[in-house]
Amino acid sequence: MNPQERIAELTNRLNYYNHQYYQNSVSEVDDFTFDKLLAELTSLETQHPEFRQPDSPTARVGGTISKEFKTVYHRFPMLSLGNTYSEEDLVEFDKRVQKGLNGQSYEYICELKFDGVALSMTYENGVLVQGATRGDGVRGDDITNNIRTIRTVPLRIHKTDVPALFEVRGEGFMPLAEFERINKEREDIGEALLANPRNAASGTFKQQDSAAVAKRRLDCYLYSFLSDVEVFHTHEESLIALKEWGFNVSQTWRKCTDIREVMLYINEWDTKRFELPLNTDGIVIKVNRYDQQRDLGYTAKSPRWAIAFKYKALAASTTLNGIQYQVGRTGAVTPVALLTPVLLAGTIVKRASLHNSNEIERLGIQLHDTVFVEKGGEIIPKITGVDLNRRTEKSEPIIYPTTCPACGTPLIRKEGEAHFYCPNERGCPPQRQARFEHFIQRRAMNIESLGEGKIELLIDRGLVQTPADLYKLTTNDLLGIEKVFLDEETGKKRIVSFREKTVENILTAIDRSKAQPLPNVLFALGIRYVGNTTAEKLTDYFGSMDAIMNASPEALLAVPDTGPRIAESVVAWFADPENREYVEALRAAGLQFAGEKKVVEQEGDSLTGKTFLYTGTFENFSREELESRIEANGGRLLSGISKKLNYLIVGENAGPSKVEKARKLNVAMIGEDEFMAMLNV
Ligand SMILES: NC(=O)c1ccc[n+]([C@@H]2O[C@H](COP(=O)([O-])OP(=O)(O)OC[C@H]3O[C@@H](n4cnc5c(N)ncnc54)[C@H](O)[C@@H]3O)[C@@H](O)[C@H]2O)c1
Ligand SMILES: [Zn+2]
Repeated sequence: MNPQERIAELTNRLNYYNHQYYQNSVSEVDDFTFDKLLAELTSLETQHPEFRQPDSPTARVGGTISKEFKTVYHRFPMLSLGNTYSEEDLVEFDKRVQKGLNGQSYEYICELKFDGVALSMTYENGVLVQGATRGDGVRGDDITNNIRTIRTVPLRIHKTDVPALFEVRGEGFMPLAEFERINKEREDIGEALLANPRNAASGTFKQQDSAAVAKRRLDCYLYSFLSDVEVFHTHEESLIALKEWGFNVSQTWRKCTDIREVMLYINEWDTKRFELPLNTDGIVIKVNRYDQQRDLGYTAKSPRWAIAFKYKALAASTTLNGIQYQVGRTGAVTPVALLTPVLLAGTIVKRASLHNSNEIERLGIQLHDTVFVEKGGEIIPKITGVDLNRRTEKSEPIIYPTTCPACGTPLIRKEGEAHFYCPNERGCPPQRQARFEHFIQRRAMNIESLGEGKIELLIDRGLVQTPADLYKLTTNDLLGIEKVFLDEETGKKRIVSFREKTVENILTAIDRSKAQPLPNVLFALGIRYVGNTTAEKLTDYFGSMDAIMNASPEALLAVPDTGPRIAESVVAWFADPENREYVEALRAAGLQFAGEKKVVEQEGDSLTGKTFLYTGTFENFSREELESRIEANGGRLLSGISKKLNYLIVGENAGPSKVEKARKLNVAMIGEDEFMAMLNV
């Protein structure tokens, strides 16, 4: 390939990766690969400027704005950072700084490079008035409502000495613990897992419904202050003040007097960064004095007074000794790689996740291969490749099982899904066990004293077949039973036994669980895609288990935020006679089947027969109020724009794509005032 062709190819490829990364929150290649390709393009463009494409990613910030939010212009452009993976480059950077400052002395501030989404927040008279994404660097998306959900971002600053107008910037991120929590919940109800915390954060910030955003506890570390009037003289002063003003500033930054100290900081955080509550992918080095920053200036894409040093993902190579196939609660089979133990980022790794059979194929790995394991932020490391040079005759293809490793039932694969499933929901031991674990969790029936091996023991002894049997247990059944568990990894023994006190506690907890409200009972059933929130919405709408049980797909679709996937899953679950029997057994046990129908008091019927959808925010109504007013007056809320929609109520910051679609389909668009007029109140 000649340079001209290579430049064209790299431009297209990198623009495509940028689009996937910033618009769709998906990484198709890892950052190191991306950065290497970008560096190659930059160098080719320097050698052959005549072949440079007008849309080259080398001179632009990678993101763009989206149509879903109002566009805002940044008062100061939001740029990228030059980056490097090598210490030599840092020395070069330091030389450029030295030269640029004509021999003046200077200091650096080193910070960790947090891996999330750049955010900008504007404060007027101490009040947060705007929050935006970086977008293309000049314009971003107005996501103020979503940023307001971050608890550590002050909505108002309770200090009097703050400038009348200023902007702060920081990295919005999803803490690792939150990422794990969400994925655990998603796994529990059979939802696809979030790929990594960065993409999860980026996807969350782009959601339209800020109530949904608030449920994911995002956070933000601040790392920059901007204003028209000069308030501080150094970056250091600004970090100290921001902290005092109540902003969340990570206390991991350090002032370094020269590049050698910077290197020490880099080495120190190389592995220590894994102890932080979020993912980091490097460190950022900034010249401390603002006047010196101004002297050094900017390129089209990044400041000349700062650079990012990125850590290469920590990798180790080891052998793949076997694969364990785990069966989850919903029957999904997940392959886990069993490895020769290897030291990685300070911990010994013996297992790595492989996600699904597609992943094994994509990586092209075989048993007994030498594989590369990498540690990202996630708790379980992942296999990222195979060392083909070290493949021996011992290597053999991985034959993905066609039957369930736990119960022998032939596995099935549903269309469009990456996982194979064991369909034997009730008989398959791990599924049965997980069904009990789901049932007893706090957010369901809250009988957590039954955890840690106790359920296994009850199942082993044939004391329970379904969770409904828990309600028949007596002291006699339980007292004195015990089992010795052997931990395969540590070889340690653990005895689970039911002594008098334990039995008493458990029976009390089981009895008390009968008071758990209907949404918890509905969630406890373990219907696929029915998480806590959905269970609450269904209960609010139908008011009783019987109404939900007998609801038609159409009726279910009328429940706010309930789409066809959930509706189908609920209908299919209750259509199964064994499930019905199980539900009846729970009813007989005395569980709460009656709930509170959050009936909308009928105000009138002026909207009868009309369908509505809204976009944006309104002066006189919150989102919930608007929805309940529509229903209270006989109208019906739709979940998307279609020909069936009669009115789109357009508020402030309306989503341009919704408006466009409504226009195309000739849907009537009304404002808040017209809507109020329709209510006749
Ligand atoms: N894997 C992919 O497909 C893909 C695609 C596009 C971009 N990327 C990655 O994203 C990078 C480009 O993104 P970019 O332009 O945002 O550059 P960048 O992420 O390398 O650096 C700029 C960003 O760093 C962040 N940052 C974190 N901590 C900071 C701190 N303490 N001080 C200042 N800024 C801090 C800010 O959000 C800032 O916008 C690429 O280098 C690549 O690694 C990956
Ligand atoms: Zn099975």
